[in-house]
Amino acid sequence: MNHELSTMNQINIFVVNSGSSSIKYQLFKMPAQNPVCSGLVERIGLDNPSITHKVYLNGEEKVIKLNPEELPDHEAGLKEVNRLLAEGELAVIQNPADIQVVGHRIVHGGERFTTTTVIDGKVKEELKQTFQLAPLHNPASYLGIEVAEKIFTNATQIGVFDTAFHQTLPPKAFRFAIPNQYYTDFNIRSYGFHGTSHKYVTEQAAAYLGKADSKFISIHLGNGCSMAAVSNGQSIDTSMGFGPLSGLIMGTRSGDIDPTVIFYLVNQLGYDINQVSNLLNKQSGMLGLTGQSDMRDITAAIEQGDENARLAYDLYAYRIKKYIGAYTAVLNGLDAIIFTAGVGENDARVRELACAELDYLGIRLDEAKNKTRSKEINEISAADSRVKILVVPTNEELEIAQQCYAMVQ
Ligand SMILES: Nc1ncnc2c1ncn2[C@@H]1O[C@H](COP(=O)(O)OP(=O)(O)O)[C@@H](O)[C@H]1O
Ligand SMILES: CC(=O)OP(=O)(O)O
Ligand SMILES: [Mg+2]
Repeated sequence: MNHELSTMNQINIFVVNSGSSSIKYQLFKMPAQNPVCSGLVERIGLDNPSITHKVYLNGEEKVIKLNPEELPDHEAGLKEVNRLLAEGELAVIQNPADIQVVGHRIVHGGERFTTTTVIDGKVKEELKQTFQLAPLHNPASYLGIEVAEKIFTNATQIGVFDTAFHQTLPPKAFRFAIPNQYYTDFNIRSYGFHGTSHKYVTEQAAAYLGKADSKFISIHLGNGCSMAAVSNGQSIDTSMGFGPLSGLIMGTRSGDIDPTVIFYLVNQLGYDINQVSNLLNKQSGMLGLTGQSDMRDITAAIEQGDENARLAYDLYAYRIKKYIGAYTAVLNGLDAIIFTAGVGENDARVRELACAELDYLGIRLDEAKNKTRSKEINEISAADSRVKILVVPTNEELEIAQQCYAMVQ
């Protein structure tokens, strides 16, 4: 580790969240937590790639939008980002050496990575063993690490794992009822994901409510969706499992499904196992039900009277509602429900449907408050609701920067 970092009072931490076809990034000055810039590279390897880069200057936000002819891979994407960081009027660094730490979001840590980890050659080799566990995510994170090593040659590379926050799950929540040797020999168990987000939003909610000893249900609804039961800051159950496929209905992933369907697809319809994986990971969820994976398009379709879109919405919200019931039982009480991520923060109708007819559990939404928008924490429960309902904007990148900063101190 770079010893000089610990003696400097301010360091630049660049956080990279690599998806299969996108890269989200943010640059922070730590420990001040000031975001210097942030951005999103979309449609890597596809047609019409784009980069949206935002620079925060004296309380103002300046936006650069680029539509490069092509962005064949993550390397091309991060090179463009590096150019935006270091060149032109809105440059925020002089050269790549100004970045002292690169923090990477890594979705699956498996049994091996249970906490934030400095990445070296050995760690990279071990990361390759996790590709099969999260095929949509971990290969992309690995690529992000390789590219960042080439560009930010001086930086300490650090991995922050989605699975880490769920290390507190008790065995009764993480074990499957299959013969023990599959756990002891092959580490087949539930791991849970979106931990960085569940940790961040539940800590924000605890600070907002002034209540450290609290019982929360955290509902992360992005492209991937998961819920966590969080008791006194510790995750005790979560809806994703061995990989990020089970639980809630997602943009393109099925969520919970009876495994008998898989046997039927293979034995009766002649699917091979890669086709099944592709079907459940990439062609299912809201995409499979409606032809669209983006909730904004699905809302628009409902407004046009599309019955498939309406049914898909009902399925999506009903699954969330069932997990709210399950996790209220798991927690034996409930102080607050937290909605977060792209859909959770923006889609009032999903929140309304998921919380509908739960007054028996003391959960009552205020319809008017639910329709308001805020960049801060928004309390959307009715005045007489025993359980608070909160919309808490997530910030996985800031949480990653904080964990990286703690690591290099
Ligand atoms: N205004 C909005 N209304 C409804 N859904 C939205 C809105 N804005 C974004 N979304 C949804 O958020 C999702 C992306 O969420 P995000 O948390 O960025 O996901 P990820 O990090 O997994 O890419 C998209 O599928 C999109 O449908
Ligand atoms: C774990 C996971 O599903 O991540 P994302 O929502 O970013 O796809
Ligand atoms: Mg996300």
